[in-house]
Amino acid sequence: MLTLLLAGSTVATFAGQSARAQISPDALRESLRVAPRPGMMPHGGRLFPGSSLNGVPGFPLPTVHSQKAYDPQDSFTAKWTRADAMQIKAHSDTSVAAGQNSLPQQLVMPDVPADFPATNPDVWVWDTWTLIDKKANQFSYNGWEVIFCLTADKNAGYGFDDRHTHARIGYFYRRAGVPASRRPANGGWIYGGHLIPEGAQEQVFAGTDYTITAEWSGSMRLLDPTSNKVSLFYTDMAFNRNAAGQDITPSQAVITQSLGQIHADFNHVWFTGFTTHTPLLRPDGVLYQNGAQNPYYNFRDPFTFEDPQHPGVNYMVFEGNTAGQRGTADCTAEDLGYRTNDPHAETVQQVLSTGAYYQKANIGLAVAEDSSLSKWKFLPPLISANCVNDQTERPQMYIKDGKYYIFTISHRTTYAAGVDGPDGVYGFVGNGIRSDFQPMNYGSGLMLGNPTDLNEAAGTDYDANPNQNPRAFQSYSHYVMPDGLVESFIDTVEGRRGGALSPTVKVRLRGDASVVDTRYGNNGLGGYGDISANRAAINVVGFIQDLISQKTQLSADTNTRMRSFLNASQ
Ligand SMILES: OC[C@H]1O[C@@](CO)(OC[C@@]2(O[C@H]3O[C@H](CO)[C@@H](O)[C@H](O)[C@H]3O)O[C@H](CO)[C@@H](O)[C@@H]2O)[C@@H](O)[C@@H]1O
Repeated sequence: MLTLLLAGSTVATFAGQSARAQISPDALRESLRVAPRPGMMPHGGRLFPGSSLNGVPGFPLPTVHSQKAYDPQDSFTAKWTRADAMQIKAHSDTSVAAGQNSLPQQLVMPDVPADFPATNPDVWVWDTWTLIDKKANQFSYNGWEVIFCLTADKNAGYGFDDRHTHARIGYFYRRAGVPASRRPANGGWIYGGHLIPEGAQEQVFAGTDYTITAEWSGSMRLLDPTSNKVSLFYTDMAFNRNAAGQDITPSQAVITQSLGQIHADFNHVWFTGFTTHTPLLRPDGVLYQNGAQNPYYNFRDPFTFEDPQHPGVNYMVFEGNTAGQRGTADCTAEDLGYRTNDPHAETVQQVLSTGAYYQKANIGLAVAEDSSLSKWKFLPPLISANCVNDQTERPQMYIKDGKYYIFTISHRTTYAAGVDGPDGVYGFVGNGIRSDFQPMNYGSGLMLGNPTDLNEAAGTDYDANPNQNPRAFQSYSHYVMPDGLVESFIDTVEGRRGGALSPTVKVRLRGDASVVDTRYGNNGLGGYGDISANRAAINVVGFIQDLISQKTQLSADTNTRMRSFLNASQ
């Protein structure tokens, strides 16, 4: 019975993956064609439009990035330049009415309905990640899909905008192998509660003056698919506030590891461990800006992976800022990225005069110095965005068809003066972990953005007004999963606050270009929080141990037989 049940769940999960129909190249091409909308720019209807770097009248032409690979230990840092980022606006549609989306339609997150369901009535949900292995395969465990989300308890009185200082990592689970059409509208995720025992995370700040702590984003690694050992990498945050509610010291951000075990029986999933928290990395002020240099520094969101070319060597990407004192006006011609004699090029002096040097995001890299992933060494950043954007958040390394993609999320509000782009996920492609990464789609970097009006006259902000642009902030924190599926959370739709999982969408990737697949789901929108595993971890011994430990509806006889099976298998 047990064997049958386990085998059944395995088959169901794998059958789900292999059931994809074979599709002819012509049909595939047709399925990727995006219907042009009225007012769409000249490239409308083209497949994968971004591969060519054609200039647009009135805009600069960015320098092509070679995608050349370097040793991960090398000091080369690729640049997301101003000329690159300007291609978002260059390729936007100037003919649309004020407040309407002007982004290339192939790169726009489809409209999220305003009557979206809550993921859970008791908690706000935002940044979400999955149970992955060293190759970012996404695992179910003993027949259950599991996700990890930043959550804030509504019942404690926290509003959605209070979430950051009260963030706790929560987990949700649901049975694997059920098609989205047979799940409840909200994805059917069952809330399991907080992952980290009360107070355990605070040990990282023991002996300091910090009074408010929070758990920010990270990733969860299944250390061995045949066991139940998992490693959480996350950001330990600590804040202090004065009586007026303002931060009085720079926040502390520590990239931290905590080990635990996943458990599952017939009825539910639960975790043990996460009692010991090992600080791994604090920004050094040499490669990565720290709080002494900038009270508004960004340092967080670890994601680990193994080097496919050197099995056993593990890296971590994370969000950082270029080291140095805040306000140092030192962006260079390379940061701007213009070609010689481009009539639309800005001079370094012009850019510095706008204050754009306050925005200096980077995507950091560290290498593990031990096999238990508990010691890490900083390496130079993989990509910098000096004078372009201040935040490149939740970076992930995504390896497909021999190409190395870095995906990262960013806000419209964190762009530097003179450059603009939507809230969404940005992509960069190279030929190795460290490369001269080429920003995707027209060289701009944008992969999937909320519908946004980039044609606003100075001093006008249609996107801030939900009556004018109801979806400019509909979704955020996009995370790219196997097969190009993308999950995110709902922020605000038609003025309604979200705090819930967005509908899953799908992007097709080809080289340095991508398109939203409008044939996926309903006009491009899949199920809310449809975050499915593409691999199954079956741990028979752990399953029996968990059944016994939970004394789950087993007769004394079955219990005895399972114990003898367990003894025999050890
Ligand atoms: O909750 C912290 C984690 O969330 C991340 C990614 O979603 O950081 C998001 C960030 O932005 C949010 O807050 C901004 C201010 O409240 C708001 O303008 C924006 O719309 C929100 O998405 O949260 C921090 C703290 O406020 C801000 O610096 C980020 O941009 C992730 O990086 C964190 O781990």
